[in-house]
Amino acid sequence: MTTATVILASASPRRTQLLAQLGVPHEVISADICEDPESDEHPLLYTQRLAMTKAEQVFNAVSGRLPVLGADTTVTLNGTILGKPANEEEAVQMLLALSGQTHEVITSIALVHPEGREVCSVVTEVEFAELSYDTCQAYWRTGEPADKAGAYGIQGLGGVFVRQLRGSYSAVVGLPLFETAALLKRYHLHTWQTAL
Ligand SMILES: Cc1cn([C@H]2C[C@H](O)[C@@H](COP(=O)(O)OP(=O)(O)OP(=O)(O)O)O2)c(=O)[nH]c1=O
Repeated sequence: MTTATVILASASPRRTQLLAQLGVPHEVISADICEDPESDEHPLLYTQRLAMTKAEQVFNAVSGRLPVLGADTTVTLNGTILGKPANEEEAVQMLLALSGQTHEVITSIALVHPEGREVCSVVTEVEFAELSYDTCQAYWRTGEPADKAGAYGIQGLGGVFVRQLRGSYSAVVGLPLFETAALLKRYHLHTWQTAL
């Protein structure tokens, strides 16, 4: 078994899958932080603050034993933050708001390392098809939207809502592959390319 070089501060199974796709041997320890935005907080700064707070919390919990990677994904529509829906009503409202519109998905990643800390963000534009009320309600009932920012999963059934995307697909799912590999490389952490 390969020894972990980094800890992923996340409860998201998608993030661990994406990190594994980079060939990064890692441990997973989830952070438990308050995800409420501050009043008038800019969505980009909000995701950066959350990604860094998740990484810092786990880094402190393990007394700096390994570098820690944290991430946060949020959906924004005309500057409004759409987090995870609390219930059916909220999910349907979010999906109807996204219907026929282009929104942004922002994912920030943060690395806390004994030699420094760094955060970076990826913004992806996603254009949705028109959705009817019945479709939104039926989609909520599949169970897919509950744990996802903006009440949809592009990697699942929600993929059929996406007419166009400009940016990073992996960032929408939760961890931008290109930017994460670049960040880890800057700190000489292992990715599959290191082995070449
Ligand atoms: C828009 C979108 C979001 N999401 C997910 C990514 C994130 O897991 C989630 C946003 O919530 P986050 O708070 O970023 O992450 P999380 O709570 O799942 O995990 P943790 O905080 O422990 O790292 O929404 C998708 O899976 N597909 C999508 O298309």
